[in-house]
Formats: sequence, C-alpha cells, structure tokens
Amino acid sequence: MTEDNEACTQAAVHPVPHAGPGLYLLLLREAASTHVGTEVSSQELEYKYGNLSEGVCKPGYAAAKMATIYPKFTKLAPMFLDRNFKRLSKVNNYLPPFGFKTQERIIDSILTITKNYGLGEELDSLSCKRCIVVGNGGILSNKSLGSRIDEYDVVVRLNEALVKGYGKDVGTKTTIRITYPEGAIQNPENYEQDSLFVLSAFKPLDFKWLRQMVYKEKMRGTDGFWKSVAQSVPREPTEMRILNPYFIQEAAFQFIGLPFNNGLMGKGNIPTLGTVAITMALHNCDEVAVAGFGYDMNKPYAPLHYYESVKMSAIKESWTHNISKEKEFLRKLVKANVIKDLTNGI
Ligand SMILES: CC(=O)N[C@H]1[C@H]([C@H](O)[C@H](O)CO)O[C@](OP(=O)(O)OC[C@H]2O[C@@H](n3ccc(N)nc3=O)[C@H](O)[C@@H]2O)(C(=O)O)C[C@@H]1O
Ligand SMILES: CC(=O)N[C@@H]1[C@@H](O)[C@H](O[C@@H]2O[C@H](CO)[C@H](O)[C@H](O)[C@H]2O)[C@@H](CO)O[C@H]1O
Repeated sequence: MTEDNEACTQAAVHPVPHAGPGLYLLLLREAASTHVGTEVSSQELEYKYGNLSEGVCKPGYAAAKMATIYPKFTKLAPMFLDRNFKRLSKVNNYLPPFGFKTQERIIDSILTITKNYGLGEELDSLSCKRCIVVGNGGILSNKSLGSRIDEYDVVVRLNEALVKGYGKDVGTKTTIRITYPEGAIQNPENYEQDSLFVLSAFKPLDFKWLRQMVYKEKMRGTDGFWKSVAQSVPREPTEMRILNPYFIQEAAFQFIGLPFNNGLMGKGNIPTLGTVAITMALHNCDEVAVAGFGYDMNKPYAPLHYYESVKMSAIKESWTHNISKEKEFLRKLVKANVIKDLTNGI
C-alpha cells in the first residue's frame, strides 16, 4: 500500500472532525476504491460502512467486500468496449470468448457507428450506483418483486427474458439487456423501450452478427450458430454496446475456477451469462443485488424460466457450463455479503 492510500484509509476510518456527510462519503469512496486489491477484513468494512443509515447507497461496497474474499480483485474494468479497446491488456491476447483477438477490425467498424460507450450521461455521473442482475429463473414467479427490482438505478436483464406481461414479478425497467445471437429476443415486438442492447460475444461469428444488426443489414444464412438467431434488432446503433469480454475470462478462471483449456472455449469452461453479468456489476456498481438465480437439481420438474414451461432438468444437457462449481462461487458471494439475493435461490 502506498502512503497516500494509507492516509486516505486512516481518514476514512477516523472521519475528519467537522467534515460534512458529503466529505465523509467521499473519503469512504476513496478508501473503498484504493483499498480494493489489498486485504481488508470484513469487520473493518462493517465499521466503515456501519455509520451510513440503512437505505443509503454505499460507495464502493460490493468491490470492497469482494476484495475480502478475492484479495486480487480490483474494481477497474470498463463495462463496454470503447474506441481504446485495443489497449485492454487482459483481453487483447485471447480469442473469443475470453478476449477479442482477431476481431479488432470488425469491432472498430461496429464502434464507429455506435458512437456511445457508456450507460448514458445520467447513470455514468451517479456517484453511487445500485445495480440488480435479473436472472431468468422460474423462482421469480409469484413473488411480486417487480417494484423492488425497478428501484435499482441499473436493471440488467438477460437473453430473451420477457418483461411484457410479467411486470408484477420482474419489474418493468430494463437498463441493459445482455445477450448473444442465439439468446436474443427474436420478435421485435417483445423488445422493451429504452434499453441498451449489449452483445456478449462467444465466437467470432457473434461479432459479425452484431455488425449486421448495427448496420441494419439482412442476415445471410444461419450457418455457424447453434440455434436460429434474431434477424434484426429494433435498436438504434447508438443504443448498442459490446460487453467487455474480461468478465467472461475473470468469472471462468479467477472466480469459478473452470479449466483453462489453453484459453479456448471447451467442455465446461463457460460461465452462464448471469454470472458474467454479476461479474460485470461487481466492477461497475457500488452495490449489487440479484434475483431469479438458482438451478435446483432437486426439483427437476420446476420451471427453468419464469416466462416459459421448460423444466429445470433441461440444464443437465448443458456441456458448456459447470452448474455446481458456479453455484459454489455464487454462494460464496452471498455468504460474504458481496451480493444480495432477493429470491434466495442461490
Ligand atoms: C439450452 C441452452 O443452451 N440454454 C442456455 C440458455 C439459452 O441459451 C437461452 O435461454 C436462449 O435460448 O441461456 C443461458 O441462460 P438463460 O437465458 O436461461 O438465463 C439467464 C441467466 O439466468 C440464470 N439462471 C437462469 C435460470 C435458472 N433457473 N437459474 C439461473 O440462475 C443463469 O445465470 C443464466 O445465465 C445462458 O446464456 O447463460 C443458460 C442456458 O444453459
Ligand atoms: C461452438 C458452439 O457454437 N458451441 C455451442 C455452445 O455455444 C452452446 O452453448 C451455449 O452457448 C451460449 C453462448 O453461445 C451460452 O453460453 C449458453 O448458455 C450455452 O448453453 C451449445 C448449446 O447446446 O451448443 C454448442 O454447439
């Protein structure tokens, strides 16, 4: 730790006399961001944040908690690729899905036309952001969590999870929808208003597909996809983004501990999209909640998703994910209070 960091931490633990709540919050924020990466005890954090009243957003909380269980965790990692993406050293040398090597030109051409690389002015300037990642699990049904979900500053939704008709249980707000070609909503009428369409790319063809969607070109054939894909996305280019592939890499190798396989996609080394989204949120939000997570193998007949009747047992067919190892990781996050699970399915 540098002297500067130490000074900052000291100030945060023993607030400067006469400092207003604004300054105190600022110091806390500094302490949380500089401290990440060094070991901070959980008790120390409770002490630091304990003074904030219930319901007040705690700056840097999720990242600081994360660093108590993953000491190497550092908050800095942009949510989306921007024009400087080639400088991202952790991903520029890996092929998709763990990086973007070989896809630089196509990404450049996508980013030229999307022209926006953040969440938008209002959200980007918030000093403390609360995010919720809504998983697609059937566990969301009949819990009437919609209004609680809508209270978050950032609501992340995944793949083809419908909002229309399910507002009471899942909310009506969508800030970003993260997906890939095979997972994307196919019926243009099912897209909600005002959300950012975010590609999480798993293979080179996914970038090619996004370029066609962004440039509003007709798709030619569906060869190379593992299921049919959306032919168009009813979003302006300025509402489209590319998720930083670092979150797939970090979730797989640092957090869940999936096989490295020379850095290539292989059997059981891909995190589910929900876990990728949680990883993104830990880097970009101050507080992180989740809902709709949980694969319960003891209930093979329970609904897998809240919006359709596929059964839980269907997940057994997945050869890409390691559901039990991933569950261990998510449980660790809940237990250490890094994330709050509104549906208690993890
Ligand atoms: C057959 C198949 O490949 N199914 C996968 C489907 C499928 O591609 C899409 O539904 C689109 O058709 O997508 C996945 O995910 P899916 O779209 O089902 O759900 C999004 C994320 O929510 C979490 N989830 C979901 C259901 C459940 N009972 N418990 C949960 O915790 C997971 O974190 C999940 O990632 C995916 O992309 O990860 C995971 C699934 O493995
Ligand atoms: C190389 C290739 O396309 N592999 C396909 C996998 O991506 C795909 O897994 C699916 O891959 C998706 C990304 O494209 C998500 O991670 C999803 O959760 C996962 O189930 C499976 C589905 O059964 O089919 C293979 O042929």
